[in-house]
Amino acid sequence: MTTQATQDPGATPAVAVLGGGVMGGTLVAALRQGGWPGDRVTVVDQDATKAAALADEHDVRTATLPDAVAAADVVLVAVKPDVVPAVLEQVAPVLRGGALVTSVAAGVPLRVYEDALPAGTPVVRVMPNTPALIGKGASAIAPGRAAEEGHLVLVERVLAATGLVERVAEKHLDAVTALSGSGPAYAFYVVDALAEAGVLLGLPRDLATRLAVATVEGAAAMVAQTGDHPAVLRERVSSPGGTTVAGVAALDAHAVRAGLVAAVRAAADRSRELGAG
Ligand SMILES: NC(=O)C1=CN([C@@H]2O[C@H](COP(=O)(O)OP(=O)(O)OC[C@H]3O[C@@H](n4cnc5c(N)ncnc54)[C@H](OP(=O)(O)O)[C@@H]3O)[C@@H](O)[C@H]2O)C=CC1
Ligand SMILES: O=C(O)[C@@H]1CCC=N1
Repeated sequence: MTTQATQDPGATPAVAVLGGGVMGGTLVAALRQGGWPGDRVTVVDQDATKAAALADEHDVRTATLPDAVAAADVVLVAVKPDVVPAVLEQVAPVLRGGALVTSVAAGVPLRVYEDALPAGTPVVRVMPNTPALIGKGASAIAPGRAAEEGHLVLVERVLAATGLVERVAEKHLDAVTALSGSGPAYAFYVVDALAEAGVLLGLPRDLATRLAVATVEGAAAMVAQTGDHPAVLRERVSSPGGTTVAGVAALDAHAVRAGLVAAVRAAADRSRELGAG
């Protein structure tokens, strides 16, 4: 770990990650996994010990927020949504001309950044998810008014090791947040419930967990690889009068589909609330 941010216009863009929590740490790890040089990544957290631990773990730099931002070509905001305005107040006076500002904060609209930062600052919102840590993430990115093709390409480069990256219009980001941003939690919930059901029926827990994980992983991969509609693939599992239709009927009786739709709608509503401040 080194403790100073530097500026070198000819090198890989310098990235300052503001917030060394779950998502900031995930993105630092992904940058390094993607081959981003450690001396071109600086992590900042209000808890200097946390930032130093992250810097040690990933062999990146740490610095104060003003020093990190002043040296950055890309500022990546990874603090909680309610902290964003205070962080932007600190960023605005020291931001380099032409630097790109990106943020993973749920809900906070582009206009909040554009109003707080110098006129013409390119801003790109990013909604990643935690499987980015293992290169299996799903992210969507949405450009602000001053963000051009080159800025989106740069964000895609930053996210290169995280997995799928989709470009969307900002109006879709609340839905994206609710579906893929929060989505790993729903998937973990399903895997946990399936494994627990196996244990209820007498399977050893480690076996039940392995079977649940492989089943969910295999089913998702099958949708991706075949391109078939999930309902068609579900029909193929369902022999007439067999076990699967009995299981799916129980899911319907417990309104599981409606529950998942309600979960995504509730998360999107919450994303909009976070954006409203
Ligand atoms: N977790 C996830 O799956 C996802 C999160 N996001 C978004 O990522 C953002 C961060 O979430 P997450 O990583 O989960 O949250 P965390 O609380 O884990 O991380 C936020 C970090 O920022 C630190 N922090 C707070 N204020 C400042 C400041 N002024 N300067 C520097 N650092 C500061 C916090 O310190 P302290 O703990 O002391 O407050 C904490 O370490 C949120 O906006 C969220 O919407 C987006 C997609 C997925
Ligand atoms: O729960 C949250 O608010 C964040 C945003 C998406 C995933 N985690």
